[in-house]
Amino acid sequence: METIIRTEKITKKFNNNETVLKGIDLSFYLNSFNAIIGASGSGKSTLLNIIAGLLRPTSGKVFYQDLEVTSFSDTQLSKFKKYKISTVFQNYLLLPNLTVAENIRIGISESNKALPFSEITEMLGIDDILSKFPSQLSGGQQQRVSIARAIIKNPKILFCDEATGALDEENSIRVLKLLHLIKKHYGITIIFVTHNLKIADTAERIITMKDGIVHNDMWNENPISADEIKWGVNVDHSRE
Ligand SMILES: Nc1ncnc2c1ncn2[C@@H]1O[C@H](COP(=O)(O)OP(=O)(O)OP(=O)(O)O)[C@@H](O)[C@H]1O
Repeated sequence: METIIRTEKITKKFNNNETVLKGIDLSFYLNSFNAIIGASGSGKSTLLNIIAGLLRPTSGKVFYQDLEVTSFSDTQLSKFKKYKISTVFQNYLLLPNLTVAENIRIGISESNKALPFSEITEMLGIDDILSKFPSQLSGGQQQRVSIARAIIKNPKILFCDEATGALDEENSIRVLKLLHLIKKHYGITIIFVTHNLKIADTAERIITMKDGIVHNDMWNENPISADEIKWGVNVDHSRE
């Protein structure tokens, strides 16, 4: 398995002196679907943001292939964020004054090898809403547009932080199925932070954070398909 990105002894302390990450060593492999779970406050989003180059660690290193991201200059870091990775968050972050098509084209402008526009919009089921504005769309549609914008630039890694967090079950499943399809079709490595253990069960690897450390890291021998998710009453890990 080829490593695409890895961390070495990552720590993070915020101004209030709380040590949120206490030495994280993780390697992520090319073309893999990884879920990061754990109770609220365990450090999942902080870790994701550090690996994605959105936040600097207090100590430790992040390597993208053989390049040390944590020693990049601001220019190198912005190139890394522009060309190598993409992010999808719970709030879709679409530009309200641009149409769906224009929002997606922002992704193309961040790429020198964009994927075919109509292939992506058809795959995500948004080819019939291209001239609409975000305010005219449902949450599920907006999230599919934000995924289209994120992947059309053909990133090596897609970071998702609670990407289905604001969606109902039907739309969560649809988005999740699309993310698995994208991984398979384009070989994009997916790192997905979630509270939802059912969603994590579809991943090939499940990493559990607890109090700033990796509490468990396991390969999921029998990932379930998104179609098979049985939504239970309590899928919120934060309450455990
Ligand atoms: N910018 C910040 N300044 C100060 N403390 C922060 C900051 N960001 C996060 N924290 C703290 O770091 C800890 C971990 O936060 P983080 O968001 O990484 O956890 P999480 O596991 O993703 O939680 P959740 O599932 O609720 O999103 C929390 O105690 C949080 O209050």
